[in-house]
Amino acid sequence: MISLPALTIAIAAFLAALYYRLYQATSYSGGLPCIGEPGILGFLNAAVRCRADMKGVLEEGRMRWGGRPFVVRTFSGILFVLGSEFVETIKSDSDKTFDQTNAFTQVLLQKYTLDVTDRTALVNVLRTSVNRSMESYIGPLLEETQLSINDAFKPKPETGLIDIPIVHVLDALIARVTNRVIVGEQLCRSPEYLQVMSRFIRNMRKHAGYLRITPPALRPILSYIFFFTGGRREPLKGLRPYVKACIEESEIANEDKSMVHALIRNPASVKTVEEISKRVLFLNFASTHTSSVMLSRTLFEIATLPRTEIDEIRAEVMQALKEEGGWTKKALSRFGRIDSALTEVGRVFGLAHVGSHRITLQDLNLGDGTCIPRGATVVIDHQPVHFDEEYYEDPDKCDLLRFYKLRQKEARPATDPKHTFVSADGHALVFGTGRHACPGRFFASYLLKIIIGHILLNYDLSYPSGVKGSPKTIQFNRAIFPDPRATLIFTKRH
Ligand code: HEM
Repeated sequence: MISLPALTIAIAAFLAALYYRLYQATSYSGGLPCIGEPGILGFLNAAVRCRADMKGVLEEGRMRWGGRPFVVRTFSGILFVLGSEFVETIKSDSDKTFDQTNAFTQVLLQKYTLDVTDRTALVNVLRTSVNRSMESYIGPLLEETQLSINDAFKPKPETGLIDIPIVHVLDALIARVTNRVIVGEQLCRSPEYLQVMSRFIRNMRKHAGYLRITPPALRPILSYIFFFTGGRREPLKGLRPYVKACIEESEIANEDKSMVHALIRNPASVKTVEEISKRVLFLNFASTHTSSVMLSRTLFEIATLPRTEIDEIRAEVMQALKEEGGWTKKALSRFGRIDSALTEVGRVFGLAHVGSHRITLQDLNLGDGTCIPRGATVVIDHQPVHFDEEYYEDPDKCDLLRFYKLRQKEARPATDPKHTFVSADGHALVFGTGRHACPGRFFASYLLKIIIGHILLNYDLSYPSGVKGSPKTIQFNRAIFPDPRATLIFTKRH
């Protein structure tokens, strides 16, 4: 039993630490304009608004200060919001002005949630071995897609319709399909493995959020609790035996049977069971939710198209498969309409209102007497870039074939990435930009084209009766995603 005086001291210490944390979070006194009133109450109000309505907060900032950088105070600290004129600075930075690695680590509080020691090695594996092995991943990805869809797309007994809340269903489906190439056939079909992994992925951001508002002195205690309650303990336990076997196998084999083998065989990798297992967790975290949000919204949007346009997408897929001898890299690179739909969904919806988190490595002089101090966290506001009237015609319209038509008009060959989903040229920021743009985007692009292509060839999509169009977007903190309760109806084609 804890005695009353000890409890009182503990509560007083917690409140004092919390007050100090809030004071730190509210104490910006630089020259840049700031959303919300000064002081702790002003901070609390602004931080609650950021959590519930980041879109509105950013709109206010843009309207009041005409695109100049401004400050927002969130529960995770102060963010300096930069407009589109800073995209080029971030894109061309060679880690001299901005630090991406630690920005990412801080957002996720990786020290407490998932302490991967050297993320650069993991990123290099994605950029090199994984991209090189893509052709050999396509068959397994397709097979797992077919099997998971057969398992997940079941008619409801009451109605006989395959009426699916796709955000949830596709989350699980993506986890299984990506794990087919991350950890192989056996584990990717293990319900226990998928369950603990999905729980970990869901919790990682949540845990990081709670930890960020917790005073640093108390974080180790909280992270210890999280470790046992939906944190990395369970998925690590499931992974260790597999990773151990792969390490032994990799000493004799000379091919990468899965991404785990690629991680082990990378010369720069630390090859301990623990470290490789943590990298697998990070891969799952980085790939699953991102891909499933993009996939759900793209299917919702495709379902709004007229029948003739959906048939044109199907015809393109069938022609590419026929002329390229089935599901190959070349065939997938000819799915121009699906690629365009994904790119447009990334532009109009995306995953977050702000992105490209960086920490400044030096004072950034803004040329008007103000400066963003060294050590500050900066983010790019996506709206002015994605809805730039000078770059995009009729930017408010979601036109799934926008990029397809642009590429046709400009006669871009299949090898030219301009206006494609994987382009991170600074006009579309869904994957970030510059040298730190998402290293898994090529994999994501093939994966999503396989799943969408397979679904379109085998199912007709429609909305439940009475539902008019694509579901509303939910925003929480900086993230955006389609309403998870929304459903689509899939009708088997014969
Ligand atoms: C459509 C799906 C995806 C989207 C929208 C997405 C988006 C992003 C973004 C915005 C970043 C941060 C870039 C920056 O700091 O500027 C990122 C980082 C990352 N992504 Fe993706 N991603 C997707 C899928 C994937 C997949 C499938 C993988 C792995 C196979 C992956 C692996 C990673 C990794 C490892 C990082 C960290 C990179 C680093 O530390 O520099 N992502 N992703």
